[in-house]
Amino acid sequence: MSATKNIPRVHKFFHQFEGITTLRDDKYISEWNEYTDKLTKTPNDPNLWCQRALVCLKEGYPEIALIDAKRVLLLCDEIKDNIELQKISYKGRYYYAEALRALGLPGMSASEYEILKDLSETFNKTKKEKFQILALKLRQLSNIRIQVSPDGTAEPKNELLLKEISIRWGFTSPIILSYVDCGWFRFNGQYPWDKRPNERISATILRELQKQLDNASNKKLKVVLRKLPPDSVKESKMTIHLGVESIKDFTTHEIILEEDPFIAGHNHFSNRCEYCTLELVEKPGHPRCSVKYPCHNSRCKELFCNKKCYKLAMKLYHKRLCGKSIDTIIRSAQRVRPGWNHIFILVLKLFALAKERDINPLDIKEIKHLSRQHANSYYEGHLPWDSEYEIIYFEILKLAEISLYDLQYDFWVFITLMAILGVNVFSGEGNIRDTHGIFPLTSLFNHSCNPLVIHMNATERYFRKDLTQQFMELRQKYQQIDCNRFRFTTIALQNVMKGQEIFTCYIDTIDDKQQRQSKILYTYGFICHCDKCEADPQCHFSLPGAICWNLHYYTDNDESFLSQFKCLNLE
Ligand SMILES: C[S@@+](CC[C@H](N)C(=O)[O-])C[C@H]1O[C@@H](n2cnc3c(N)ncnc32)[C@H](O)[C@@H]1O
Repeated sequence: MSATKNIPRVHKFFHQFEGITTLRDDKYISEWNEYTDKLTKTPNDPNLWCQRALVCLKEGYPEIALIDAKRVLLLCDEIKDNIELQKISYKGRYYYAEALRALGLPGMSASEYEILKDLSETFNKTKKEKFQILALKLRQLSNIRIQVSPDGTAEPKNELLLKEISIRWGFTSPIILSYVDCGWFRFNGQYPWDKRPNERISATILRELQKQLDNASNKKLKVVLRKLPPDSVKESKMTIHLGVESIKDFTTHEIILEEDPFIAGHNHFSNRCEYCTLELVEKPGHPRCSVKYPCHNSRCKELFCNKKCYKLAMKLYHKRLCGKSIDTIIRSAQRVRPGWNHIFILVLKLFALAKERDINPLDIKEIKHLSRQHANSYYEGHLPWDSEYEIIYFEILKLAEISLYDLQYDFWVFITLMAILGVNVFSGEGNIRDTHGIFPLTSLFNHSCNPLVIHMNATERYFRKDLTQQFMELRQKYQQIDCNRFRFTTIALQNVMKGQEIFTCYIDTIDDKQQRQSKILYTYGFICHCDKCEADPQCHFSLPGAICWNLHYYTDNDESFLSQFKCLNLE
């Protein structure tokens, strides 16, 4: 990766808070644990949330600080005429502003600092002046901030700007800029207080998974532990992974695994079954759609394809969500990434289900083992931050009737769950963004561009011309037995020997090596070293040359950055 001499890369990654560089050296984690313990006993204490927000800022978790600070503001707002609470509330706002700044949302941060500079005695004159200067700088920065359109296509203005930056700072390969209104936060799939990633490869979980695999594969498959080459998972410490091996020989086209989705969801752009996502129509007669079966609650807008799906949804999550509108989530999700509502809909369902079971969503036994390795390698250990996350998280809690102060459903759980889903959901029927499902066992297969197996289902998503006959038979069989329409079937593409690791392909095999590797790295966070990639003389995909993380960091210590930036011809 080519970094420039002019810009020390490391400087870009760290945020300064009151002279403290947030190095993530776990110095403050014991304090975080202490406050969290106390908060389980007194969840409505704004002072404790305020202290925890500060600790998160110091340790370098602004995304967690942001929500803690928001809790402070909400709790203090309830009792307006208490001077002590007012002071805590001002501090909360300060941490909120600082968290927004660290996340790379200068405009929103400026608004908070503008409010703060006019606030009372809690802050001395020097501090208020500091707020005023900061507000001004952040506002300026927000006005000149680089933005790219949400789908990543560079507009002519951005093209020009990128060229300027490349020349000025000597970058030789492409630069990634954030989405409109997006920032960045560092995340490697695991918060330091979360010990679950170790449990997911424990003997108990493996035994449990094996039992389920025995059932779904008719004792043909075995779950195994795999050590991944460290260079294929650059930003993650989690190098021990799960995978699947054959217990016996298979012949070509043999069915080796059948699985129904644990939870599925659709984008709500068309009428689909809320449980299995099958497309719905008004009248009977359509060969592949079902007639609408409305929810029994006349105030609920959700539809199902039959009573069975309705009952299954009720049993898992629908009872809690029945009759409630998800419009706010859809609206916000559309702003984050148009067309991609499904991750949030799935998170909503998982939160509702966890609340029904009174557990942390990460402890849902069906998904507890899923991998957390995700796309962050592409962004040097960061994920894009969108301000809508805050709104969506609050709305999910509201819809699932979960208190904002209930630590089982804390914000870090939401972030972790989104990362887990990012690499573990499969598209189903319709356009690629229409329907998605979580298949806990099918998710165990690792990737190879030269796969041994392929997924088929009764829809056309995984249809391949050379497998037309198998596909038609499968569709007919599934219609006859009236099983879940999103059932996934994994079949062997060639003869497989007992003891071989079974690989599937996560992407389109017709792409060339660089396209495949870039897609894999971008979505799944690893560099593919499969036989096909290694045998191909085309070079390995290389990471983008530079990523402009939260550009405003430069202003902290580098006044010249802002002026340089301003001189760039944006018109
Ligand atoms: C759907 S999961 C597959 C099961 C996963 N190995 C586990 O431990 O649960 C996808 C994740 O597995 C890892 N993975 C799958 N195939 C891989 C490969 N060929 N090389 C490196 N990592 C791989 C990546 O971290 C990816 O994000």
